[in-house]
Amino acid sequence: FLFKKTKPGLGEVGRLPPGKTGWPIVGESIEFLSTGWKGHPEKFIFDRMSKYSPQVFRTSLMLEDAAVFCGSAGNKFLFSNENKLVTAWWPASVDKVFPSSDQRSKEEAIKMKKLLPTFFKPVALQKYVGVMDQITERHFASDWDNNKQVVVYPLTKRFTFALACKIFVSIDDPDEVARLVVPFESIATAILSIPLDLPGTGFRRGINAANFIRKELLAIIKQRKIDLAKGKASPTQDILSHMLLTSDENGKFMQEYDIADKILGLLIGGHDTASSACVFIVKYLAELPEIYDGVYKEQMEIAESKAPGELLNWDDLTKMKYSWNVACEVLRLAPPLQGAFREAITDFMYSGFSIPKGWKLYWSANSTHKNPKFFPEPQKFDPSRFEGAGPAPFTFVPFGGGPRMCPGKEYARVEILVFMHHLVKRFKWEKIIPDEKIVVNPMPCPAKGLPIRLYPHKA
Ligand code: HEM
Repeated sequence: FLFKKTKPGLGEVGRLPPGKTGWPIVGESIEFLSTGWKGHPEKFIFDRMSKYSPQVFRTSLMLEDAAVFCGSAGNKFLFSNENKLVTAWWPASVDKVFPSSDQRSKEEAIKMKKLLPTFFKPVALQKYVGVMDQITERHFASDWDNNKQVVVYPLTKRFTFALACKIFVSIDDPDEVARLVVPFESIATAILSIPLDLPGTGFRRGINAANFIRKELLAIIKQRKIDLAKGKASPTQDILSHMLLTSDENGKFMQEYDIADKILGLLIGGHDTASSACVFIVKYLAELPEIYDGVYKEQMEIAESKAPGELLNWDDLTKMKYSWNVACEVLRLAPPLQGAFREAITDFMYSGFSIPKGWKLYWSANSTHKNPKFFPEPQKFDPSRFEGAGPAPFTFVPFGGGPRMCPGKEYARVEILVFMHHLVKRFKWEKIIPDEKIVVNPMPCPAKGLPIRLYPHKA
């Protein structure tokens, strides 16, 4: 359990964090994943926090030596030491599906980091609220209205995907969206599978799907360049135009291949997370009538203040305070991302333990979200936790924190609120399977996709 620093001049000996490394090769990956498959991803974390240390414990995940940093102090440490002591790290499967996430495109990644906040900051997003409202209206009209029952999860996936296609690349045609959505499912599965690139494996299907979508996106990018030059496309119509027209400080533009890859990453990162959040909003509102009533009241006041056909705008969103508190409570109890990895870029000490360079470090939303120390009665659904000053710093982290905090956070907030508006304005509903199991693989979702019975409001 002792770790000898090997670099010349750093001969000190430190104690590694307590914990066990599990089975040869797979380590504790199976236990880590299987608590999620059984619907309790926090169990892996809490069992080890109580057995070894509430601050940090050692394990072995995704074929790597790893340490899990726990509590708000662990989150704060990892979020605040980006590029000082730690850097982002993704499992090998992600690097293989997105080859440009390797060293070759470090420069592009930095460019992307600067570019995204400009597009996703509130002032830029404001002009897309009306478009989001229109797409959401269309989604509910085609997929929900006139149905007595629906299975929610496939619908929320179609919703967030259609919205992303429109806002990121102006793909509007439902047939075109439907053609792209199928390969996307294979990519999402491949990203967190064992990276076995053999014919017939899910991993190979994911790589093929990513290549297919990249080719489609490249064709769209080439056409867009022509349309922009001819004045047939607008420089502000979507994120694609924004990427094509934004140069770095040396006047250099992003390359087509990198733009395709980044949009692919945004489509993947954006739609599965938000669709998981939306399905849990439907679930909790079905289970908690008094919470539903609060959201309904708020949304109807906004709906009734609008002229016929008038679209939602930014001001309306700022009035949806209770609805957003409800959404935050959903994100606390069912965070779409359970956590993420970093890599130690140097040897360092944390909480009295040595962390060797190269170790993979994991922060977990659940180590605070479901911890009674930070959220009393953690299983209780209580949106008032988000009133006033809200939760203590680094305890509520569904979007991460620090320099790598989710750049799509505001976009997600808008799409979730617009979704809630259309949902409660139209329906009340009840779950068809009252005790439907939850599976976390890797996003949480109800095992049968959440079938519900819809009760449209009388006109
Ligand atoms: C409810 C919805 C969402 C949740 C819960 C969520 C959560 C997260 C989290 C926790 C991270 C940080 C991972 C880390 O620490 O390494 C992250 C990163 C990221 N998210 Fe989101 N996200 C959501 C929606 C979106 C959307 C809509 C987009 C795109 C429009 C997006 C794009 C990204 C990207 C590009 C990153 C990587 C940032 C980086 O590595 O610097 N996310 N997201």
